[in-house]
Amino acid sequence: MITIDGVTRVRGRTRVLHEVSFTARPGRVTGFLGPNGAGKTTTLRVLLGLDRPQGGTALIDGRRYADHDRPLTVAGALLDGSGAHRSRSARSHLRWVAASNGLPRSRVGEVLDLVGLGAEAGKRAGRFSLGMSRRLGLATALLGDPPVLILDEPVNGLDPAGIRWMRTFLRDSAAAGRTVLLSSHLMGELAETVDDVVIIDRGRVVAAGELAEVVGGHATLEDAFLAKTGSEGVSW
Ligand SMILES: Nc1ncnc2c1ncn2[C@@H]1O[C@H](COP(=O)(O)OP(=O)(O)OP(=O)(O)O)[C@@H](O)[C@H]1O
Repeated sequence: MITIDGVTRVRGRTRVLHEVSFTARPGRVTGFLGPNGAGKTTTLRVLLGLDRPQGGTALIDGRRYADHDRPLTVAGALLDGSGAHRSRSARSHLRWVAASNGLPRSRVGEVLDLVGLGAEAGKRAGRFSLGMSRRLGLATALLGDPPVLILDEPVNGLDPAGIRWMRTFLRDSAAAGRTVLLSSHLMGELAETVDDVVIIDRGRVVAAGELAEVVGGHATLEDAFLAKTGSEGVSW
């Protein structure tokens, strides 16, 4: 369970998050949606302890991420890139992360299979396509078998097959009971994947709830967003 309560983040003179509050629940995929620059990445960075808020709390299972004894077993995150050094193979990267977090080496083969990279385990990360890099990042996030997954723009840049694979993976993760929180500026792509939606615009949450509730009487999620924010011509 993810609980974000009144998070405010100021950068220089700009308030980039204004008392952001929402929850993401187990067994559900929650889409954190909004245009470029709305504050999605900043919120996820606060949640992972990479950015310090000026106010409010962002908790995973009741504690800040960094306050958990073994964070990788509580939440797995996929932010920019796979995190692997270009010259390392997928397998050696995962072994290194496992060893440095006290996780069993046997888990490396399991996560490679889970993301469909078993046959590419010996290949250097620098030679991976974007889709493969994304899968390696996911494999890393899954090493600790965490009940919570936090993903920043997981489908951005993927081809249709990659998007379909990611969609199925995220749905299966929620069906297995995980809490899945993902950000995206691609509302159309996500409408088929998410159960719950949180829409953020210029640092403020403008809508939150079950997908059907947020779409309401509008034809699409994007129409609902435009109606709620009154913005036209936003850069998606
Ligand atoms: N390192 C930084 N220094 C100063 N301002 C920043 C920094 N990173 C982000 N911002 C500003 O904070 C605001 C929120 O940015 P953020 O990256 O969280 O948005 P986002 O919703 O993730 O956007 P995108 O979809 O483009 O990734 C933006 O106005 C951005 O310009």
